[in-house]
Amino acid sequence: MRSICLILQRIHDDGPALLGAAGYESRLARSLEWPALAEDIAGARAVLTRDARVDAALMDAAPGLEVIGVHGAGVDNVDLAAATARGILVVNTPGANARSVAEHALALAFHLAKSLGPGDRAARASDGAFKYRSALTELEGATFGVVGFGAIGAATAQLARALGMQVVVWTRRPADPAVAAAGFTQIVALGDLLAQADIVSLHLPGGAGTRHLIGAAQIARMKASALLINTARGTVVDEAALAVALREGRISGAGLDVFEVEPLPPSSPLIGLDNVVLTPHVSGSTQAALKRTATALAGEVIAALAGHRPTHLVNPAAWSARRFGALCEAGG
Ligand SMILES: NC(=O)c1ccc[n+]([C@@H]2O[C@H](COP(=O)([O-])OP(=O)(O)OC[C@H]3O[C@@H](n4cnc5c(N)ncnc54)[C@H](O)[C@@H]3O)[C@@H](O)[C@H]2O)c1
Ligand SMILES: O=C(O)[C@H](O)COP(=O)(O)O
Repeated sequence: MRSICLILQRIHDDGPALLGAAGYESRLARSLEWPALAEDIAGARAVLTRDARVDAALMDAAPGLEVIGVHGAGVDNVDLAAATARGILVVNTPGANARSVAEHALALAFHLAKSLGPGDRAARASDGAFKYRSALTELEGATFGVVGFGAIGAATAQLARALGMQVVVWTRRPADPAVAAAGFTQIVALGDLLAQADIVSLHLPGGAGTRHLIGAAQIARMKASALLINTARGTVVDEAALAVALREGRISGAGLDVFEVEPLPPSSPLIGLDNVVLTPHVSGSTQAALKRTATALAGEVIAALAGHRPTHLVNPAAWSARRFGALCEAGG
């Protein structure tokens, strides 16, 4: 009988095709609700997820689970401590969607700078007066602040530089050699970057370490004309504080692909604001990125199931525990 890889949320067909070619049977979960999910996962050796949560209860419903594969970069939807305690490997696909997310961050900035939403509505409404009451923004020469300089921060910084913007970067590591090697200016204090930038673009993981890194006090440092772009994780921004700042015109606009609760609840104050542009966590969902991410993920899962150390192992302690356990068993 072939080993089962349970795919919680649909990925590009090339991923399951690779798993099949390697001798694994991939199945799409019928539902993310119990008890159907518990039944589907019961015999799985691998589970592949996008943003669906993989917690201890789900792991315990799959006694033969060896690997959790996360489609994408962020792994904040997986209980890493529970996986490690159970010797379950967690793998992801850093970089596979970086270019697409970087393009999306710029697209959100362009949308706001060029008033594409209001302009589109004005054109459809035959509103000829729109052009006389609107002033759009040219981006050349603007200061573009990049917060976090991993794969996506770096890709976004490069695109902004190519557009003629002055790029400044903040990372948690002072004098980050990666920033200097790429020829960007690093700002040591986050507050100083927020005060200087015309556009602030966030590229950090979610989780406790970055929760509400951008709150009311940080937003207060930003220029009244500034734009905030978040394609990272909703939890990085205090969304309630952001909504107040946008409503009161303390900053000019926000472009958001991610939210504290997803999908964005209909009660969110962001929905009623016209100085925001919202997309439903799709910045990594270009055809090219979906194909790269799915094939990269399948490769990681295949390596893990074959007993090889995956390239992008998120919890090395689980690998050590498995190896150590195997050696102990072999040694009697
Ligand atoms: N909207 C989307 O569809 C989408 C797609 C891809 C990634 N993302 C999000 O973007 C994040 C960044 O992706 P990436 O590919 O650039 O990841 P990455 O790992 O290459 O870069 C993350 C950067 O954040 C820094 N960092 C980590 N923890 C930090 C902390 N506590 N404080 C300050 N800096 C910290 C790291 O040093 C690194 O430079 C992902 O973790 C994910 O949450 C969202
Ligand atoms: O962290 C990531 O890479 C993104 O959140 C990926 O999301 P997706 O798998 O739904 O494209």
